[in-house]
Amino acid sequence: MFAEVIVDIKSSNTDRVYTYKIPEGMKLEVGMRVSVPFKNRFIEGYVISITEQTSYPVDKIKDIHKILDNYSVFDEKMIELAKWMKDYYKCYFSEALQTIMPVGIKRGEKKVKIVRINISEIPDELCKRAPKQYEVLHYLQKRSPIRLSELVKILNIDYAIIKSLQKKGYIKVYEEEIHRYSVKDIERSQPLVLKEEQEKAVTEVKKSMEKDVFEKYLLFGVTGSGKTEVYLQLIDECIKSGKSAIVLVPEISLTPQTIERFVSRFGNKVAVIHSGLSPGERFDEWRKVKNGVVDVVVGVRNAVFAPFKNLGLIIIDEEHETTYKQSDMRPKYNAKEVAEKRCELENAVLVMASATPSLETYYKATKGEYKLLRLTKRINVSMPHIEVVNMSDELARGNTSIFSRKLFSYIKENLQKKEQTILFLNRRGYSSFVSCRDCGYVPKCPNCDISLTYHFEDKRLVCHYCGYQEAMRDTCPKCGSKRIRYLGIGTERVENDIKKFFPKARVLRMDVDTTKKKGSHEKIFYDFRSGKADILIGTQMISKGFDIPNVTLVGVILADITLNLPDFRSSERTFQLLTQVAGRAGRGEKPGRVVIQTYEEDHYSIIASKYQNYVRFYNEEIKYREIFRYPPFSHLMNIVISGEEEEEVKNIAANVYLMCQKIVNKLQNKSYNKILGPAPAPIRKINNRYRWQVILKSEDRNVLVDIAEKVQTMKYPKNIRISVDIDPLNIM
Ligand SMILES: Nc1ncnc2c1ncn2[C@@H]1O[C@H](COP(=O)(O)OP(=O)(O)OP(=O)(O)O)[C@@H](O)[C@H]1O
Ligand SMILES: [Zn+2]
Ligand SMILES: [Zn+2]
Repeated sequence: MFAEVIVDIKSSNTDRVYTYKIPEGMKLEVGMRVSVPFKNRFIEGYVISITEQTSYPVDKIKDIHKILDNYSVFDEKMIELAKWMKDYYKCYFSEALQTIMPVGIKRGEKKVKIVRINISEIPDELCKRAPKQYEVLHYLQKRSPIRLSELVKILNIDYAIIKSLQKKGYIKVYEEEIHRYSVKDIERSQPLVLKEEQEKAVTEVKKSMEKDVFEKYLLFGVTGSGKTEVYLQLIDECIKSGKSAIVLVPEISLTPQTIERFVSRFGNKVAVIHSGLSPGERFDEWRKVKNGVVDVVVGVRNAVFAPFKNLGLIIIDEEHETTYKQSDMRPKYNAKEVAEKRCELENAVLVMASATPSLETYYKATKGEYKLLRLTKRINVSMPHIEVVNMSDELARGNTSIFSRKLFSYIKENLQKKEQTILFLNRRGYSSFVSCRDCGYVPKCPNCDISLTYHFEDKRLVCHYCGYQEAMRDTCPKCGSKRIRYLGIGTERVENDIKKFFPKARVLRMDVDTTKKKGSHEKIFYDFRSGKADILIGTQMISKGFDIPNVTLVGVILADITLNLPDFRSSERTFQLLTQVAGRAGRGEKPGRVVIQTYEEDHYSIIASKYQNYVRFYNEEIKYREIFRYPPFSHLMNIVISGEEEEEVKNIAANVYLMCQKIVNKLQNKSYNKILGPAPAPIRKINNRYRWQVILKSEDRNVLVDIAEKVQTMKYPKNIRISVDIDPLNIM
């Protein structure tokens, strides 16, 4: 018997199937991790099939060295999925398999020592004779069982003390396989009686699940329309029919509140995968799925690979979110596409959901590729009332503050009424940059081509790309002037001004700077929900998953920040963000108000947000996409060439460009193809590396895949890095 093995070496010449002999008696299965001999050493490999025959000369074939785990990591469908990823994203087979595999698998199963008290009363004489032992037992009376390591640490004791207590039979020490992460006991919730539109959606998807066929849905439901309850009831149906379900959510909406909603319905049948888990913890969750301990996984991007044997349903919440794409690492996969492929392989049902679907998804729904399900109404409450304020008018009337008169008076009213307010601004720090009033000098990051952001609290200038910091100076380093100007605003500035105008208001801020510590995100959320603050200021972290009834006012300090990014999706992003943020207002009995401040009140993104009208936005935006042939009317590919010498980077970018052109010119089919560049990337330098890019647009994705393959197998000087992203969501 022979095994076909993919080896763990990342290069294009080893990216193929190797054949090994299975030694007599070895119980090898497809999908196992193995160690194999490879050029004088042993390396890791993955068995993708087992055959009886081979065309290789048998005497030249080496034996599998050993099996690494006592189970198979990939089933055949997962191997199939990896094959698809390798071809679709142009990565190595081993990279695709390793993406599917849980990080942490290499550590193996984790067993810990547990200590349990074995007597009901502590012998009196122990107190005098062995006070340390007494202390341990005394502690165990309150807390037993406990991990040995924890006990030793808390009481600062020697292991010998445990040994002697164990010998006397006062305690028991045993090994236990632990699941490092466990969901707390949360009160169980019952299914709600569905509203008409919810009922319709559930019934329809249920029908597909019963038929065991691959089907795709777009659940297009306004904010607060009860999408989550639809998910819960679909999952329930799925479990009842003996199958399992995956729910993907973006990291920022994986809030305690969201987790609570799933756990309260399905109890310990749920595993949660968030990015804060350690590799070991991730592996634990993976094993729970593998061993059939849970039926539901709620998690971020890579939860799409949860190894259920009988998958019935994948739900993708907030499907428009860009975090479903892995942009920073190979393979640059999109969990939405992987989910679709996985459902196809498993005959499962895919439900993508959003209040603001991505243009691509909605376009597919209009073409019938996804079945459209709609939730048009909020549950029991009405949509918030939205007003747009033009900040140029405010300036013209002499108001130079960051708050319009309207927003200011609403904040004041809300404070009086003891109702809560959310203020949103998608930029952290105090001001986006500082400049000298006399010579115009702007401090920039020495490593990146980007101006430094001023952070008021610690009086420092910070680079938001590489983290570089320097102290803010009182004088201009170029001309010595003391007249420093603060331009552009950030969340810290908003907090500062709120405190200035409303000194009695209790304020919380939620952004990258205030949530660095583990658990701080949760704390801010709970403090705000329980009414410990009147105003919450935040970046897009607060735009999702917040369902707080007492929030009746949402203020968008400046909508233009995302609108002006050099990206063809900036209008879409702005509309999505504004709709999501506005959706946080008036979710309880009291009606909600939203004030959007902007300098561009006539922009269709802002107008559509004002009327909360997705279709209006879509109809406008899709016209631009068609005229300029952007997705969904084409596929893009971004090739970034980076290196330390800009001249060299520029030359290689030119070579890449020429090669792309050659390939396109030779094409037989007359699809639309366009090559843009070579040009410096919008962020020209990051971490001391210069970046140039070539962007391709094509109607035919296969053309891009071909080019990707050629570009990636070309030879480059040592310091040059090439990054290829097909269907990128970010081209900065
Ligand atoms: N059928 C129902 N009957 C009563 N209450 C419901 C029903 N369905 C949902 N709700 C409640 O309505 C509120 C809004 O629902 P939910 O949060 O599920 O909406 P959503 O569409 O997921 O919102 P968003 O996309 O804005 O986060 C929740 O408090 C939920 O418990
Ligand atoms: Zn100056
Ligand atoms: Zn930097």
